[in-house]
Amino acid sequence: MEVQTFVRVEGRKYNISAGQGVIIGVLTSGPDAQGINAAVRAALRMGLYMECKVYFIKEGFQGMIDGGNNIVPATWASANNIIQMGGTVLGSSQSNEFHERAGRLKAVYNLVNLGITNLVGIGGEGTLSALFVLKQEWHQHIVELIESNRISPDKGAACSNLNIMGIMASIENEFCSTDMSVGTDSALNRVMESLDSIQTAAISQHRCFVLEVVGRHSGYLALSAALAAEADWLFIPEYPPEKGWEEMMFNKLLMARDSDQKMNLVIIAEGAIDHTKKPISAVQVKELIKDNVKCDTKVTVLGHVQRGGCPSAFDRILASRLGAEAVMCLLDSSKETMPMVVALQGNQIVRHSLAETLAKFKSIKNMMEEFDYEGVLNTRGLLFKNMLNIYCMLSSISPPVSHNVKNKYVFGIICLGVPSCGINSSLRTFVRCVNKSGYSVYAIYHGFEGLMQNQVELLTWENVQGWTKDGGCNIGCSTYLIDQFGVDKIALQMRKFKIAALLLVGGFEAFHAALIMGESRAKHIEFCIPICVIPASPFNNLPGTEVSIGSDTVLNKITELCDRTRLSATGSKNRVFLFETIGGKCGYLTTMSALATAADIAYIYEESFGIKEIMTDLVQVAIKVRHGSNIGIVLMSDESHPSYNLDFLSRVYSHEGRSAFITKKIALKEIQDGGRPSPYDRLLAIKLASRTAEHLIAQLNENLTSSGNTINFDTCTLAGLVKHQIDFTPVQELKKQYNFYNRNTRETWWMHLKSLAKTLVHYDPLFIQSQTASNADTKREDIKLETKMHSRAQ
Ligand SMILES: Nc1ncnc2c1ncn2[C@@H]1O[C@H](COP(=O)(O)OP(=O)(O)O)[C@@H](O)[C@H]1O
Ligand SMILES: O=P(O)(O)OC[C@H]1O[C@](O)(COP(=O)(O)O)[C@@H](O)[C@@H]1O
Repeated sequence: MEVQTFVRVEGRKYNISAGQGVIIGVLTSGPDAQGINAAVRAALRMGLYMECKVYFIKEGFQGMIDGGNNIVPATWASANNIIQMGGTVLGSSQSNEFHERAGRLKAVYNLVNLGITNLVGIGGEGTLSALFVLKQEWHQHIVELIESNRISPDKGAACSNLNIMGIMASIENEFCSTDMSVGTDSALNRVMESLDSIQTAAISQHRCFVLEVVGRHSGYLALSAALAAEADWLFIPEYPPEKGWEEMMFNKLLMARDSDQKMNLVIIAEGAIDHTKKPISAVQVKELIKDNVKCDTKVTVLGHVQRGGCPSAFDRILASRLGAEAVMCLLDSSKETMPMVVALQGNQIVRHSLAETLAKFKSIKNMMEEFDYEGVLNTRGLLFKNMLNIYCMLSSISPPVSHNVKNKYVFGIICLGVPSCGINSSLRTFVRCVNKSGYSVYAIYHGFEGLMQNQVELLTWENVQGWTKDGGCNIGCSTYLIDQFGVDKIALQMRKFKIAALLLVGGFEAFHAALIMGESRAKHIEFCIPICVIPASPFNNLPGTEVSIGSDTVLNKITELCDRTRLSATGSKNRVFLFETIGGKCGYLTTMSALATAADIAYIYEESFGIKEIMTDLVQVAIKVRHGSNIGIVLMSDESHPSYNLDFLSRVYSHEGRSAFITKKIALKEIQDGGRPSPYDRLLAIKLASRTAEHLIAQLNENLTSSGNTINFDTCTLAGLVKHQIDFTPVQELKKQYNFYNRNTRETWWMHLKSLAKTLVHYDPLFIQSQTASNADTKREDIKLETKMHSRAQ
């Protein structure tokens, strides 16, 4: 077997033995958040993989003070079966003693005794502040322990430096140094699930619901929920309503009712205040609405529901990446390294100074004290500010005054490809943003087929009310390619409807149509208009964007189904489940699912494999199952191999692995589609659509001042999330990056996560044996199995 000597994590290369002699303690503190266990698992396993010694510190800082059984060496198996669990397996506590220097001295003594000089701390602002204090005092504590003869000078010298790494976990997303904290996405999922349940009760009785969500310091959760659920009114701490807000709110709710809306929704963050800093409570808002709008009004306080349940796929992936990176950051640390935190920026994991992270948090508190709300919004960042602006604009009941469709120019929207979850959010946002600027929008129903049959209708501000939550595609989409209808005929139809700018929403078919239109401009003046693609594809197989609308929803579905399967297998012995996932020749979904579900193996087209690899994997799964994990999970993209499919894999596993496990195959296929879009997909769709509307309007206006038409290739683009921002890349440029035959991109940003997933399940049998097996007979039995299977494979 080839021995791997290095590993790459987030683009950096490390020797596997880099952790020799390094001792790490992992602790979780403060209120728990979903996803924390995935971070614990990743920190532990990456630490062990790098040959560090890892201790679990239980019950937060109190466990650190109490020592004994609260600080225990952890093995590979200590993280078995925890990735899908909410809460924290390490436990947490409120420790008043840690606020005292004497308490911290006890903690240092316990750590030094075990040689722990590296800490990964997972939690919120309190946890990170506590770690910071510990780092600052560390040297004094060591001196004091030597002077009082509690530790030897040699021990003191060996432990003279403490390295600190923080992982931000907070369901309210209270930090500004990261786009998302661990737990926020899951909490948002819980909020949306609750809203879905409330909605039926609200609609049937025409009620108003005031929903209180977590957010003492940060309104992120409330704002995201308000955008994703089309709330009528929003209260967050960072944006106190101006004087006279009560009247404005009543009017808005009444107008909504007049416009045929069946219910009202008000979302309030628990830390909401008015312009005088007086708290605004959910009950107070309810009473005001009941008395003035005269409708049946109910309050729902979600409370701990938001902290509960299984972590979303997003949180598991984020936490796994952060946990692994935290360990690598510790390995990169020296005496001079300042305490750090790992954070998410766009799709990248970055390292920030802990001191700056805490300083930013405090500066927001100070600005709030001083009524400097502009400063607060600026510090929260562009992402937050943009979301707030979009919410304010989209939530108007009727179009702002500028919309009276005086402008003769009409925008067209067409949806192509499979109906990805989140498309309707993008349509609603686009229609309203374009309407606001005085232009009209035509919906072209059912793709080019609909265009050919004149299925074209105006979509208005009012038409698209309530669309954000809808799955599927409300204007219908089609997988027919543009050239199946004849480009000339499509051009004629575009002329007929006087389309002045075109939005294409969808996957490969949308990208392909934009390319053909762009390339046919010399022949057809109808295509010499601003054209833009919004990527919507569960496969996430388009170039020019790191994520597409729809993939998060499917990822959550796959993750949930794998969780259920794991649960169903707990009562039975030794089962291996083979799942077929969608994705074609793009392995994004399978790779991300593998990381989120801790799958043992994931087969994707981009990583070629044959019978030899299948057999090696099978043996490793068998050994793992035998060593007590009881269950194996194997994922396979539906087009991962030209000849081998799920049936073939299942037959091989059933026969060759029959003495070790029972094989079950599950083709997820259509089960992965449908349903309501996840909050992540809704928000991504809203952000992409609002920027695309701005972009197309600007391009249209630029062209109006010159010739009226455009042949500039910069006006035929794809809107993509790239690194930290939305970029518009000409489709002609993206052509080079795309493999049209396979319908996948030549370069993938996510491929390194395949190795991370593999490292964290680590199927090197000898390594797992040394970490888990206590029974020599079992070892011999497994090795026999391995030899037998290898000889069969040859
Ligand atoms: N300034 C501080 N100094 C020392 N310990 C602290 C400090 N702030 C918080 N802690 C410790 O961190 C723990 C977690 O903090 P807490 O505020 O409850 O949660 P979170 O980490 O989510 O903000 C506290 O119970 C306490 O033990
Ligand atoms: O009752 P608990 O679990 O301590 O949680 C309540 C507190 O935690 C918070 O929700 C913050 O949680 P996070 O640190 O996870 O963001 C506050 O808004 C709230 O007051």
